[in-house]
Amino acid sequence: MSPPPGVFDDSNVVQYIETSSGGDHVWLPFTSKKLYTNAFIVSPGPPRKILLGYKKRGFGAHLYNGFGGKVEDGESPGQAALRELKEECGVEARLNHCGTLLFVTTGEPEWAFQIELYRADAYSGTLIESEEMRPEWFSAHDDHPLEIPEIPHPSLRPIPYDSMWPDDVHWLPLLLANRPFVGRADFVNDTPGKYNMLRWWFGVLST
Ligand SMILES: COc1nc(N)nc2c1ncn2[C@H]1C[C@H](O)[C@@H](COP(=O)(O)OP(=O)(O)OP(=O)(O)O)O1
Repeated sequence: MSPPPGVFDDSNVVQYIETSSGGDHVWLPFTSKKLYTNAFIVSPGPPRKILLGYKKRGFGAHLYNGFGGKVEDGESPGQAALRELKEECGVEARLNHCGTLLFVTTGEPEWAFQIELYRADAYSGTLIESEEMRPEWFSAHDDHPLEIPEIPHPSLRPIPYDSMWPDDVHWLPLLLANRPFVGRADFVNDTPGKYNMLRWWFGVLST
């Protein structure tokens, strides 16, 4: 499948390898993008582990995710990622950009979420639970969860893909493998609070 509209518009990347795709719905139209961030801390260990946050309120409530939010006026995505990480779990980190994702939902034909993803191997400060997020460490195996069942570390739960956005299982393994990635997922929101993927495409980059 060729990459979906919107994914390579602002990029000079010339080579990519598709890693997963699916769904047969037409790609949803959108006219503008709203910038968001999402940041993950992956501690090399041992045990290798990833920090996720349980979202207590707002969009994506009751799901685990990285730490992030809207890029405010006058901020770069990198600045917003640092601010959101600090606000949502109290820590600072040297974040590296690792991916860009586009999410479009039926009923929101005007705009798409463009999410800039970041990763860090270490952090400074003390982890705190904020009004928005409750941080929690999970086991971060190198194995691809779609191919090899995860063997949980005795003291850490496996990544809770069943309690995450349905797109995450397609790209979080790429973030864990340190492969720069792009992708898009289109969703239908026909039940309050429930988003199902209509069509998706993810790939890794080689520049
Ligand atoms: C639709 O699929 C998504 N998957 C994943 N993994 N993450 C997503 C998806 N859609 C949105 N997100 C991320 C992007 C952001 O990190 C958060 C949403 O940010 P939020 O609405 O919490 O933004 P804030 O600026 O913090 O908002 P408030 O301060 O107004 O609550 O989810």
